Amino acid sequence: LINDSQAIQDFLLDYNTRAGLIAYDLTEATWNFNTNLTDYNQNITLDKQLKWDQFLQEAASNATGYDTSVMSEADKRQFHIIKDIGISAQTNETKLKRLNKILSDMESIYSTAKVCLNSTNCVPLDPDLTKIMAESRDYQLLLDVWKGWSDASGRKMKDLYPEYVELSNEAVQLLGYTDTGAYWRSKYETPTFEEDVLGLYNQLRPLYEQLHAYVRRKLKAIYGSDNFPASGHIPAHILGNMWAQEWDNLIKELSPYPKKPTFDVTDEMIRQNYTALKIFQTADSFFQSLGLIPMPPEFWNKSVFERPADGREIVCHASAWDFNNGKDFRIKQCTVVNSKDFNTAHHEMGHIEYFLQYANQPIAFRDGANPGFHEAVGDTISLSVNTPEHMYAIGLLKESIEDKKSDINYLMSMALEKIAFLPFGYLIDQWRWKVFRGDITPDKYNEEWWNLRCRYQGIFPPVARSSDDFDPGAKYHIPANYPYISYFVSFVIQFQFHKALCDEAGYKGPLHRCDIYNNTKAGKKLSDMLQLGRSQPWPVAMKIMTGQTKMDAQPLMDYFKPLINFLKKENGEDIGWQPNCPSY
Ligand SMILES: C[C@H](NC(=O)O)C(=O)O
Ligand SMILES: [Zn+2]
Repeated sequence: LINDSQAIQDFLLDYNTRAGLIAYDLTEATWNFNTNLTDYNQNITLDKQLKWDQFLQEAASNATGYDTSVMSEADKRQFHIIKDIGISAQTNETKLKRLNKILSDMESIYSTAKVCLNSTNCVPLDPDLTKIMAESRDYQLLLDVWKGWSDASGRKMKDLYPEYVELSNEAVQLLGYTDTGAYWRSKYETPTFEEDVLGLYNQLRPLYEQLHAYVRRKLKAIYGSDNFPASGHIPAHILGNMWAQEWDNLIKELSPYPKKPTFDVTDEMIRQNYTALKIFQTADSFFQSLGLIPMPPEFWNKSVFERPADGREIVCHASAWDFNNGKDFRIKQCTVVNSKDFNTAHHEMGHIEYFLQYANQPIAFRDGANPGFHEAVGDTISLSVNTPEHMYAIGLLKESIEDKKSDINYLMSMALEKIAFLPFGYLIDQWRWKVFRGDITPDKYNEEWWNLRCRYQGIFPPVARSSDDFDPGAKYHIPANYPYISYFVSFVIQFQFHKALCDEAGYKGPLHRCDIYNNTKAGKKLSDMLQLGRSQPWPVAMKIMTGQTKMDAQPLMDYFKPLINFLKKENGEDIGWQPNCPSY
């Protein structure tokens, strides 16, 4: 084994130089494909992907020739990450190419899927179906769109998924992982990770049960109780969202005090002629007010902020891109001018800020402290941005909160996004981890998906599902192969981060009204953590932010306490649902 320290540094320098160049090539090609889904661009991307995989294989195998016992902790960590190459480990080129092709095809199927509303009008998810699901209150139209979307997306990739699972497991097993789920969970470097997230879910479940009970009662009044089974489940397609994952589009019907403001700024944004660009400029000015790094010129010149009008097919699901050259960072978002996309812009910009802050780290460390951290940055900022105080400060609200009822309305609008999401954020990877482990076989994919959705979310499919359906494929992150537990982790830790930054800013009031705008002291605490990237185990980053090392649901529960007290009074005993799906 090579133990000469100069040789070790030479290896790392060579790796970082070559990895940067090859990763840039792949990212550029992938960007071109994602913003123009042609076969030509797919082929170029798959070629570059193979080159990147082969570079990783070569580097990983060379790295095994070095003696880590003589290295610093940091170099030891770099070598570990350089060897931990996931599905790129598949040395059988035919299998590796097939795996990459399946992944590319599944994401393309999802991103180009359309639903025909009539014989001549077939429309995509973004913006058309999303808008119908958010705004229509027509039970049957919602049902047609909901079923149509699953038929157009999930069904079309049903047979690809089992093949992907098999090839992905085989690849990571070459690294010693039992299955793909084990590889994904290893990013948290926490042996008790599954128990930890289950513990957080159980702690937060009572809050969700209260919100579910209140929303169910309100929706029964709107749609009639005939559509609500005795089991207590809510039909999956009437929550204002294609996946029933966030319910804030129902705020007008669900606001506890309808005579008081709901704090939804969409109408005002439209009245003020907000554009997609202005949304991102507004977000950038908040980040800069904290003393964080401004979005660089390439960001403004090369990002895609709206769906292109030239009819080309693109991947509309919003994403943030690091081109691995320390200079080029972009967002791709099919922005619509509304409060939802205003928040998404902050979410994606949070990823870009993290990229900027750790740009000087070696490539192996240019990642979140754990995947949940990367998802939490932008959302933490949004907890300040969404406050009535802040919306008033930037002229999107004519008045801030002046009484308890308005305060409850605001908490409800936040709960419909943040509490509603928790069981969804938790269950997606419960399903996938079981699939990867072989506990859910392809013939049971859809049935087990709905068993989890019924059990955890308390919703059910409004039309009987058949074994030809593949409803998991109707949710972006499944065909796009993005782990999802990172969002559940993010929805918990973003309240820890928010509390830590508000404490740092010397804020003394209720957590849900804290706005750290212009507070560079809070900004410094955040950037101190972001600069670490993945150079240290995430509890170190957590300690820098919050003073302690654990994920903790208490700040989230404290934030929503006034609302939960209100809901307990409102709901009384009318709460809960049967764990199993209702029968038709
Ligand atoms: C919560 C998650 N956010 C994201 O993809 O950026 C989603 O939209 O499902
Ligand atoms: Zn994200």
